[in-house]
Order: sequence, then C-alpha cells, then structure tokens
Amino acid sequence: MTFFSFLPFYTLPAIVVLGITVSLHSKWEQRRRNEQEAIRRGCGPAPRMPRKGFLGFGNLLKGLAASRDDRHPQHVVEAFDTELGRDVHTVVVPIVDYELIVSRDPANIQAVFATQSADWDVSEFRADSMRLLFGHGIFTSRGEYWKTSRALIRPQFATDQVNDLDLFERHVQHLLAAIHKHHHAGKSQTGWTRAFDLQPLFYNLALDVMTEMLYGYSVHSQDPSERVELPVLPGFESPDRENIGMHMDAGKAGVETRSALWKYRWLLPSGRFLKHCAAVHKYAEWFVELRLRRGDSYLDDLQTHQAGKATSERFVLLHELAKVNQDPVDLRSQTLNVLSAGRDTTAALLSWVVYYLARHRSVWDKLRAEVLDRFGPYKPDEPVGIEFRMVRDSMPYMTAVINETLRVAPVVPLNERVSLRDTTLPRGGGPKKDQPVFVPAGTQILIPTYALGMRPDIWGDDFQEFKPERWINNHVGRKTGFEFVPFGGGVRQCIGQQLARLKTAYILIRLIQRFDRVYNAEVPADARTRFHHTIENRSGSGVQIKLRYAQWEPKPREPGSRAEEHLT
Ligand code: HEM
Repeated sequence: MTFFSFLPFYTLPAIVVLGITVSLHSKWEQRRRNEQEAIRRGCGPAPRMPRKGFLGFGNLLKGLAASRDDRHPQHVVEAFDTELGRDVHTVVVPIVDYELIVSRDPANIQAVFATQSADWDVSEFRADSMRLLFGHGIFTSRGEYWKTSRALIRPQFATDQVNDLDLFERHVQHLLAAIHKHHHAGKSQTGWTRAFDLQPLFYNLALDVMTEMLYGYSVHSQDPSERVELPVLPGFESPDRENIGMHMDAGKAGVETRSALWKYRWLLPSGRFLKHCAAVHKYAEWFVELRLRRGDSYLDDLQTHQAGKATSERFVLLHELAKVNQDPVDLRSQTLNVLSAGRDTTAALLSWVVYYLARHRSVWDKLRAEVLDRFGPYKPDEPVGIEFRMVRDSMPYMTAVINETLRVAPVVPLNERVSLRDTTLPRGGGPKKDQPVFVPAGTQILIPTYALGMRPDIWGDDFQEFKPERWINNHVGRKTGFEFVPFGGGVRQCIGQQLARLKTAYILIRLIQRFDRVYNAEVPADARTRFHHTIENRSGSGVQIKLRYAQWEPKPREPGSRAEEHLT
C-alpha cells in the first residue's frame, strides 16, 4: 500500500500537470519581467541562435561533436558567420531549458572582465567541476575566498621571483638531451633529426619546471633517471611521480566534459574521474606534509640535490605560502590550482609557436636572426641572461611571434563568467546591434577568444594568415586592448603572464640557437589545424617536425659535463 492508493486515481496526473503549469507560469512571469526590465534600461534584444534538435539539445550536441573532432573554436566562428552574419558579435544561445550568451565583442568583454566586473564571476559549474580535481583555490573560487587567494598568490609571481633562469636552463638541457637521445639521425653534431613529435617533450618540460617551482622537487618526467630519492615520511606513501602527468591529463579531460555539459554534468559517470582526482591530491599532500613537518628547513633538503642558485634565493611556492597559512588542505589546493593554471598552458603555447614556425620558414629565419643578434650562437655552458623586460622591450619579433600565435591558436580558447545580478552588456542589442543587452542574473556568458582573433574588421583581411609583422610598427592590425585577451583581463587576469612569456621566450631562444632549421613533418603536410581541448587547447596532431642542428664548435669536453654529453 502506498500513500497514493488512498487518493482518487487522478491525483498523481493532476499533481504533475499542476507542477508543469506552475513552472511554465513562473518562466513566463520571469520572461515578462525581463522584457520590462530591458525596456526600462534602454536595452534591445540580441540576435538568437535558433533552437535545435530534440528538446533543444541540438546546440549542445553540435558543440560537443565539434570538440570531439578537434574543431570547436572553428565551429563557434562558423556558427556566428554562417548562421547569424559577420556583423553579429553577441548572440543568445538556447540550450534545453536555459540560455547563455556568446560574445566576441571587445566592448562587452571589457565590461565583463573590468568595468562591470562586480556583476560577474566565474560560474559555479566551472568552479565545481574543477574543484574536484584541484580543490578550492585561486582558480576555482569566487567572491571573498578568491580575493584572499589572489592577494596571497599574486605577489609571489613578481618578475624578479620568477626570473629563475638557472631552473629553465637545467630543464632546457634535459629537453635537448631528450631530442638528441630519441631523435638524432646519426652521430654527427650537425644534420637533421628524425621526424618526431615535439609536443609531449614540451609538456614534460613544463611539468618538470612547474613541479620544481611549486614544491621544490621536479618530477623529472623528461628524464626519470634524474629523480632524486625523496626523504622518508612515516605514515605517508611516496608520491607517484611516474604517473602524475597522466592523472592530471585524465582528470582535466573529465573537468572539460563536465564544464561543457554545464548543469547536466551529473549525467556523466564519475568513478574513474574521482580516482584521478584522488591521485592528484595525494601527490600534492606528500609535499605539503613534508613542508609542515620540516618548517623552515624544507629548503635545506633541496640543497643536497640541486645545483645552481643558493637555497635562500630559490623560489618555491609551497614554502612561501606555508609561511602565512599552515592549513594542509589550503596548501594542497592553492598549489594544485597554480599547477593546473601554469603547466599545460605554457606547454601548449610553446607547442603552437613551433607548430607555426615549422610552417613559416621566413618567420623562423627572422626570429633566428633576432636571437643570434642578441645572444650569439649556441654554447651549452653559456646560458643566455635575459629578463622579462628585455624580451618585452628589446625582442620585438619574439614578442610578435608569441602574440600572433596566441591570436591564431589561443591556449584558452573559451573563457566564461556568470552574471551575479541583473546587469547589461554595453553592445549587441536592437536592429543595429548597438544598443545595450539586458542580462538576467544567473546567465552564463562565453567569451570565444579564437573567434575574437578571427574578426576581419579588427585584424584586417589577412586575419587568417599567421603574420607576426602585424604586431610591429603600429601595423593596422596591432591590438593590445580587449580585442586580445589570451590571458584574460581585468580583475582576474592571469597572474602568470610574465612568467609564461619569459619561460616561452627563454626556451625558444635556446632551441633556436641550437637548431638552425625546422621542417614540418606532418603527413599530409597540409593537414588541417586541430584544436584539442583539455581545458587548455593543444595541437590535436602534435608538433611533427624535423630539426637541423646548427654548426658550432664544441669546447673540449670536461669530464662529467652533462651539457656536452648529449652531443657525442
Ligand atoms: C601561455 C600561458 C598562459 C595562458 C595563455 C594563461 C591564460 C590564463 C587566462 C585566460 C586566465 C584567466 C581565466 C579567467 O578569466 O577566468 C588565467 C588565469 C590564471 N593564470 Fe594563467 N595562463 C598562462 C600561464 C600561467 C602561468 C605560467 C601561471 C602560474 C604559474 C598562471 C597562473 C594563473 C592563475 C593563478 C590564474 C587565476 C587568476 C585568478 O583567477 O585570479 N597562468 N590564465
């Protein structure tokens, strides 16, 4: 016997019908209120993407299919240009029972990131999905907690702290050794390497640099034989340095799909995803525990296994954060947040730069000329001295190449926010699309960075070409405002931008000194550009290249010198 068996047979259907009626009525009420509010604020309606597919799932499914085919950024441009028109830059997209806004209009982006940023924050759905993997930290939090996190972490990335060239150089040497070991065609110091994919080596390098910068110990994924023995921590299993990269990648793929499904993310099975999350947490917890037990002497251990800078000068984020906050969960989460934000983004940027250099011989030659002019030819035992300001002020072509790469292949191709209260966007509404657009509280806005870089009215008719020159000499296409936001903008702008630019420039300089030619070895050679999302956007076909060693005179080898070893 159930409760309903005591009631007339029509009770249950009546309750269902009543529920649907109440829900439709409240939606209708809401819509009417929004329309009135829009008129009151002088707003006009933005163009709407037609509702598609069964129950309106069409737009979501089309986006997911494009992602699977490594063409989501292009799909967004096509949706704008072919379905709505080239002059439409802000659109309302209905998905099942909610609507979101997509805008490639710099005026709206400026409002969301900067001038009206108090009305917007990262969406709780994005934050929730990421939090399972990285915990509650600067990247995944909102409101006051985010403000406190940013105030704590941002100063740690001041330029002089991140200018750790010794760290970069050691890992560049491992990269060069890996290229040589796996890919050198013969015994000579000149000639071409075999064709190989450089992208995974950049990902290794970035993981190795970031783990050293954050925890003091590199995982040495590039060369596991370099791993030092870790101290024994009673009660704690040693961290799984072998598989941490794999767990992070798999966890990030889970976050990516969850964020794309937004409020329907509960449809996805989570067992495996949670296992990867747990493994990533466990890895960070070990270092946190070591830091908390050792206190100030945490860095002393590092001295025993790292050459280069004196311990006192070494920047280790965990060590610095623990001086002001001893909460183990906070320390784990904040460092993992920075690891997630900083590792793969830099690796993807480096990969895309070489991807385009391999396809543009004249750009490679010009960049190489600038590098040799500033720093001379490659010498293994003479790393170059360089600062962020130097790259910015005296390497215009390097800066142009990096910017142009970020325009045509933005590492974060889709940013987002959600409105915290009823608000407006300055442009995109009404028949001429120049009126403000009303945005009800709780609406998500997507900012398609790639689509922004593919606007001919901003970048010129040659917008599809990879052309670093557009960034030089106030060329008509040169942009530095909200038309170009590869590092976000306003209050939540990337805090690692200078580090990323410096590290990218440093690694490119050393690579370009060491090799004088790069050849695109992708088959077929005209293969389409594949944008593969795993939160960041990496090349879906890798960076298939051959490199040619530059001629140089090696110095007589000193016994035990690592830098020389890989040249014989
Ligand atoms: C090419 C490399 C990089 C790119 C393209 C990039 C891009 C971005 C973007 C677009 C945002 C803003 C996200 C948003 O608006 O919600 C961001 C935030 C952030 N980035 Fe980066 N990033 C890069 C490298 C780094 C590095 C090397 C670090 C640190 C070591 C880092 C740390 C952060 C942090 C902590 C945030 C969160 C800031 C906040 O929410 O207040 N990033 N990054």
